[in-house]
Amino acid sequence: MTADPPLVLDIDGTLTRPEGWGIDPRIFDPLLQWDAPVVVATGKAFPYPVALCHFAALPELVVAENGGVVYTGESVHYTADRAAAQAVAEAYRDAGYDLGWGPEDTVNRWRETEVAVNREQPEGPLRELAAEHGLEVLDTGYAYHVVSPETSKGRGVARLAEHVGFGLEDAVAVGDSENDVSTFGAVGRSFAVANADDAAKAAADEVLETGHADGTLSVLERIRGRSE
Ligand SMILES: O=C(O)COP(=O)(O)O
Ligand SMILES: [Mg+2]
Repeated sequence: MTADPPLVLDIDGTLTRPEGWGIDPRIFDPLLQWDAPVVVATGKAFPYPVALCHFAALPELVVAENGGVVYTGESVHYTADRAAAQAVAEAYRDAGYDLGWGPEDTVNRWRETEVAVNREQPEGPLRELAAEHGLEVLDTGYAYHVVSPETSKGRGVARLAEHVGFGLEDAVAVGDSENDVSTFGAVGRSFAVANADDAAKAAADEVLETGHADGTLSVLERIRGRSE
């Protein structure tokens, strides 16, 4: 008899349909039945993973905004402050660029600790301005994120594990991009889906043959506890 290990899952590129968009509905039942903590660790703004957990009927164990926000289901912990990233966004706009999400910008509207920029916008000036403000740019393949170098998903996952009381060395992570590298370094066993970027593939213990939710589902099947 083996127990299910704690899971740490990225969202975009990892829980998405093989076509690359939308959450793959096949992931909901295995996660609901998972008999160990399931942490959602994402670059998305805080409300998005909370909503995902809510509608998937999972406990809200969330690392949001690339580690800037950690939510245990009871208390919220911030490890970064949006002001510095906001100053970069303003300087970027003053230089004639745009964050690229339209006037209501629901991508950043509820984001509390960093700023995300549409990948169709120029990257070079964003990186220069971020560096001038002591910040970094993470390219997730879905957005450029202006983040504090002190903050990472991996540190957020470690903080959450301490609160919840599971061992990081027992945890298994799946991810697809450079914002998952720190998670891969924090947990006992890590998998990059086939669509992962080079940084994630290099950091993972194993690169999967299948991509997106197909890859993640193959991991769940392999690592889930067995009663026999
Ligand atoms: O918000 C993004 O750019 C990517 O989100 P993810 O970390 O869940 O893949
Ligand atoms: Mg991702």
